[in-house]
Amino acid sequence: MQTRRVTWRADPPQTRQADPASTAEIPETTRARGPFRVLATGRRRDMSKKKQQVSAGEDLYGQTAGGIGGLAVVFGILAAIKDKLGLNWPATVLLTAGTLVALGYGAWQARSRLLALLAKEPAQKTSTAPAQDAAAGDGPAREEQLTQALVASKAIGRGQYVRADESVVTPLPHVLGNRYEFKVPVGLTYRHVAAKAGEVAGALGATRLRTQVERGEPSERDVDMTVLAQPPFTDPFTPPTREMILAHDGIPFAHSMTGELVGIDDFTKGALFVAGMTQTGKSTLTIALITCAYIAYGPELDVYLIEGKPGALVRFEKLAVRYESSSRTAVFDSMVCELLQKQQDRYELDNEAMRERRPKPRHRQILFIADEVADYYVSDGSKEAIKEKARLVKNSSELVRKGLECGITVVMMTQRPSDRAVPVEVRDQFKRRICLYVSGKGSAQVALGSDYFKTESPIHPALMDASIQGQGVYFDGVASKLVRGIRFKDDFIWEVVDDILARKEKRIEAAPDTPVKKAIAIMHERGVDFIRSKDLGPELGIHESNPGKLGLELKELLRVGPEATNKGRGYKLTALKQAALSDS
Ligand SMILES: Nc1ncnc2c1ncn2[C@@H]1O[C@H](COP(=O)(O)OP(=O)(O)OP(=O)(O)O)[C@@H](O)[C@H]1O
Repeated sequence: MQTRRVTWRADPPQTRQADPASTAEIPETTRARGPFRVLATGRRRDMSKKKQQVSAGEDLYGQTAGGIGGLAVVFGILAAIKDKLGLNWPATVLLTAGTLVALGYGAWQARSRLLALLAKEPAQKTSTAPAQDAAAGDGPAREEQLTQALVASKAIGRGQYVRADESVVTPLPHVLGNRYEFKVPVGLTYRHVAAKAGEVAGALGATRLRTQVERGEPSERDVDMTVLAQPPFTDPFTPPTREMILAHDGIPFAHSMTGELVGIDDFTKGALFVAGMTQTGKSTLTIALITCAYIAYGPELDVYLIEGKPGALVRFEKLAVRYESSSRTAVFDSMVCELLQKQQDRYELDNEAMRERRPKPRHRQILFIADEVADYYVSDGSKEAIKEKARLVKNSSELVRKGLECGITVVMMTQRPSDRAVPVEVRDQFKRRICLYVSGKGSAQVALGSDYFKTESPIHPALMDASIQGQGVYFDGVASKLVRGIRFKDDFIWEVVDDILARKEKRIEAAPDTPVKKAIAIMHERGVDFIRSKDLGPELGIHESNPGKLGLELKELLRVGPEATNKGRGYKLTALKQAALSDS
């Protein structure tokens, strides 16, 4: 993206002073100090020399007359005091002088106290020296538009200002608006501006939704502020190409309001909670995340998906290690338990490596995505159901919290961001949250966290235009930004799915010959995607009639156990391929 960087500098004082025609517009303070003062007083001096000589005699006469008048008045006052108090002349003079001195001292004391009180005002208000200097033409030039907006919004103090040589404005491409990069005065940080984002937006003639304030570089004083010329996402951004996704530092899933890619920088650092009313764009955004994750990780990514009924996620059914379309708690619970077991296995492998002084093994990245999770936490209120729910809440919270450490990232979605729908114990484990359009503050707090509105520069999701689907607030635990989920064309998604499928097949083909690979070949020959243990056993040389023993022997040979399905105990092709990939 090519942008033109323009430095906003007020005209340097020299340039302005070189234009005598503008004298009338120069404030009195400026004229009184710089070369303007020389020009003005020079002219006055020539014109008034004669006047000064004529008026000198008149001044002397006037001052003498005034002196005589003053003496007469003082003598009169003293005579009146002497007469009233019946004192002699020396006593009257001494008493009057003493009273005047006492009154003068009292006035001095009162003035000192008043000055001391004023000196205790906040630093923001008292640090006016540089501003006065600048206004007077001695300090660095000020950036007027920003200064006025920041002072009016109380982001900086009255006497403070933004220096012109410390501010840059960059017009955004496609006339989207402007990006302001500037330093706030010493003693303040970008947070002072972020906390007043709405007011600053207003002062610049924009809305809060069109304004984004972030920390700039290199210091806390640096502000990076974007102000859009029109409502965000008025025009859609083009979805990124495969190359752009690979070049992005992380896994993208959305565009920022200026069209940059926004994503999870590292899957190992945060689970994601996505909430928003129905048809607001949760699935579209999540599909973008899965697509980009596959592009970034390739066949190294293991995806587990569950949704109430076959819907948006079914696109990835063939690629997923496990895909379920069920709103039954038991199914969700079984997935959580399976992943907790994986988590436990990975911990043990890590500990073993540690004990043997080997480097920690690299685990395949797991992405677990559950749509409409609220459905899985319902309970009919019976004693048993309450107990089951408590267990599920504990297990799923643990998976979200601890999964990250061993490469398991959880994404949960809900269209019911109400306090009771998804238990708070589970919600609290999510560091990253996205709230698409919701109508109330309560829902926003459920989606983004109860303390969200006390954070740096919160954006109220209800302010978003509900007609722009996919728009949401992304909160990474520290700061929020307005984003819009990427909407990939179906063709692009299918291309990615086919590419990963082909790469997985190649990897399995290239893997060493193992019993798992033999089992896969048998299933391919038979053209089935499920095989019962009792059919697979003899093919692999296990002739055991006891189903329990057969299962155990198969597990030992294949290093993956059979599953109980409605077709009996046996192996799914996807599970075996997964096992083959893990071995490769
Ligand atoms: N970023 C986007 N750009 C354009 N259209 C979008 C975007 N995100 C979502 N949409 C459109 O909005 C509609 C709803 O999207 P989606 O199915 O993702 O919403 P949802 O919140 O998952 O809905 P539900 O909760 O009912 O499952 C779809 O028609 C989708 O194409």
